[in-house]
Amino acid sequence: METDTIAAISTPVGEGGISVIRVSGPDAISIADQIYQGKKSLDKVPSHTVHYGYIVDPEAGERVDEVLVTVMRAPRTFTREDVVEISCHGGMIPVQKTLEILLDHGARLAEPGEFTKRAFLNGRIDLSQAEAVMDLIRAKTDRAAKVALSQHDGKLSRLIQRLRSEILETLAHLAVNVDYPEYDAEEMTAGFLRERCVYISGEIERLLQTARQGKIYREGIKTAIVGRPNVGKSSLMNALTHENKAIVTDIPGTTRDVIEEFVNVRGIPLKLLDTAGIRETEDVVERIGVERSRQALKQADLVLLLLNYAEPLTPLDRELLSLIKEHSSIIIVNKTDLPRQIELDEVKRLAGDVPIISASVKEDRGIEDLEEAITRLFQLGKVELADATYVSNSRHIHLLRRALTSVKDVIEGIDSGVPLDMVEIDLKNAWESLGEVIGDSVSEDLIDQIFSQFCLGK
Ligand SMILES: Nc1nc2c(c(=O)[nH]1)N(C=O)[C@@H](CNc1ccc(C(=O)N[C@@H](CCC(=O)O)C(=O)O)cc1)CN2
Ligand SMILES: Nc1nc2c(ncn2[C@@H]2O[C@H](COP(=O)(O)OP(=O)(O)OP(=O)(O)O)[C@@H](O)[C@H]2O)c(=O)[nH]1
Ligand SMILES: [K+]
Repeated sequence: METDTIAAISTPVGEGGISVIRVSGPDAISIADQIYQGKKSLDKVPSHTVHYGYIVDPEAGERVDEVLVTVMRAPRTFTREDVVEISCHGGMIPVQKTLEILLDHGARLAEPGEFTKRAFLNGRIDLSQAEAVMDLIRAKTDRAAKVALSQHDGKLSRLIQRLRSEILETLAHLAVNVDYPEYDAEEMTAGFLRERCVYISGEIERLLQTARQGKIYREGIKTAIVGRPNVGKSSLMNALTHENKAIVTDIPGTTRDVIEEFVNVRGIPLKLLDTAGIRETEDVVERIGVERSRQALKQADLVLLLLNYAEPLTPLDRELLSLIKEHSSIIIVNKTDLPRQIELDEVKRLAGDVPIISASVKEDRGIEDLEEAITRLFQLGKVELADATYVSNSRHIHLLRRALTSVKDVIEGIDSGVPLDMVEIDLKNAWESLGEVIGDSVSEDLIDQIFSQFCLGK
């Protein structure tokens, strides 16, 4: 248990309806009580009750704000420590002042994510559940939020725990037989062990199959819109944006400083990559356009290539057509409201298997087809979220792959006649890798690194 009492503003900073300051730790209630003026002393009130009163600066002897104070006693709280929440009037000065007074009276400013970190360290939630809190905050679509909430509810944790206890039982069974080796027992054990490992690897594989979709929901599809100048890239972006009430966000209070733009296409978040470089004057683009596109394409999960129906193909068009083949791509032949100049047969030939959509962004035609093509390309919307446990976090995916490799090593070992006490180590490794997903046996550095990505006050 921590001995520090921490405090932070838990609502966004700025003008608003109300702002909440959260205080957690052994002295939360006594510190709050020193600066609170109301009918009762906070020391005396029952847990989980709300009290009206004033925050006063005891030294200056003046009132700072009119507030509601919530008192929650350990262990039935978010952090499992004593928690006090002070709801101030929204606005900078009273809130900042209240926080300052708390800090003057023995609280310490919380680090980013420290409340959630305490919930984890005090065993209320495991690491994957804590990570889901952040995913929930950052979710860009309904589905992303559902995936995060289900992980937060412990769906993934329970599955991991079940697999770990399967492994542990198997290891126990193995230990008994390895310690008392008799010829028959060894044979039986190998058969049993192989069967268990086949089952466990199947379960891990099933989970990993959801990774591609899970990652898409969590992180978005990194999308590059490419094409030569004036072909309609900005117009297409706007069309996708408006039709789908795009959420254009920056993510404040996080370690990232780039502003990311998301478009919500039928519940799938497209994360638009900045292709500013391809939006330059015609002759510059002919020189550097291909190189810039190459850079954008390198990071992209999805490439939308725009061609102009009303003009013949240019060398840049042909170059881009050949580049996009290595990616998940869609070709959009735009400006079909104008007379045709483009060589459609050549486009089809160069496109190969890449789907081609004809569109007039100006007249709002082809957008639906494009959305359809995107969902088809990523095979999304097929699995019902309700029955699937999704794995969406790169850290979890990496650990599951590692566990899978270890379990497969056991199976291969058995098949090539390796003694059982030698394959045992691989099975232990699998158990440990799975444990790291839920935060069992992870290093302090990793824990710090994960929680430092949270917002202040979370
Ligand atoms: N005002 C406020 N709103 C909030 C939070 C908060 O801390 N304060 N939360 C924080 O991010 C989220 C809610 N999460 C919470 C999760 C657990 C507990 C809690 O007290 N759990 C206890 C008791 C549960 C019970 O009484 O059944 C426990 O699990 O032991 C509180 C909030 C979102 N809204
Ligand atoms: N006729 C017609 N005009 C279009 C269509 N789509 C876009 N335009 C027009 O084409 C021009 C260029 O569109 P933008 O969306 O700015 O093209 P862009 O590719 O982003 O251009 P750059 O930023 O210069 O690379 C604008 O005048 C649009 O109104 C279309 O489907 N039909
Ligand atoms: K008091």
